[in-house]
Amino acid sequence: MLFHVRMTVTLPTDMPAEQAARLKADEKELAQRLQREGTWRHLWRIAGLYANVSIFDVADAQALHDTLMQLPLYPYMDIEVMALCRHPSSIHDDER
Ligand SMILES: O=C(O)CC1=CCC(=O)O1
Repeated sequence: MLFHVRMTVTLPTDMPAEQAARLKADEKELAQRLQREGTWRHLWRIAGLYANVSIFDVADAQALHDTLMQLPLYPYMDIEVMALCRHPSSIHDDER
């Protein structure tokens, strides 16, 4: 099942730089693993914002929830989710 997810990150202004750098490095490592595994299908920066638009391919809403809650930056994210389904005019057959 595909989900469109928008994540907006707000780190506390008083967070030490080393802690922020560690969180971002841990986030990157997990995000890249999930991309290699096919769970995190697309990851796009929203220009001008500390935010991204992503497409996740997971079994169901519970699996998406569990995945998002694992993200190291999760406590600092505002997350919006839209469930997606196949468009009848799509020419792509790899969309579920
Ligand atoms: O920078 C972001 O938008 C948050 C994030 C998601 C995956 C990642 O590596 O950073």
